[in-house]
Amino acid sequence: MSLRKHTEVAVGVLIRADDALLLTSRPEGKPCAGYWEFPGGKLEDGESVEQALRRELIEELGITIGAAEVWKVTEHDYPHALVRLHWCKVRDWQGTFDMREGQSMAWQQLPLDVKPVLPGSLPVLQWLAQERGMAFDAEHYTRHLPEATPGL
Ligand SMILES: Nc1nc2c([nH]c(=O)n2[C@H]2C[C@H](O)[C@@H](COP(=O)(O)OP(=O)(O)OP(=O)(O)O)O2)c(=O)[nH]1
Repeated sequence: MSLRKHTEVAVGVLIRADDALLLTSRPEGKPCAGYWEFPGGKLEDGESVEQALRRELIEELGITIGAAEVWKVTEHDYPHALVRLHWCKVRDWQGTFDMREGQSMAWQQLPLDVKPVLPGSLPVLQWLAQERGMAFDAEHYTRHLPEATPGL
């Protein structure tokens, strides 16, 4: 039995009217810097997933989201943390995107062009592809992974 405590993370799948998805790059100084991910971050004490996601997206992107409900929950065991990811689809937000942590952003259709993507995000890319009647090729995302990535 693993005694590691889960780190709870709220993640937003922002979906534009043309179905494009928002990906952002992980800033320098965080584990897996340079990897692409969906925006979000860790829950603080006493926060709900929706509250944490709203706070993180203001802090990181400068936007305020409307209602967000948890869509899927996944887990991933990284050397740096055992994470439980609470995934919310978000179609409604206000404000102008402002990358406040020096990250990059990219609106992407599936399959994503940006690489590498955090391995903990692959199950969600598979579900999104399924919903769109598209094949999912995990190799598309893993074959160019750096051989030794600190923190992965
Ligand atoms: N935001 C986000 N995190 C993800 C995704 N996939 C995935 O495995 N994770 C993992 C990576 C990290 O271990 C964890 C998120 O933690 P984080 O360090 O980015 O959170 P944070 O912004 O609150 O960080 P900080 O306050 O400690 O700097 O979740 C994803 O698509 N988006």
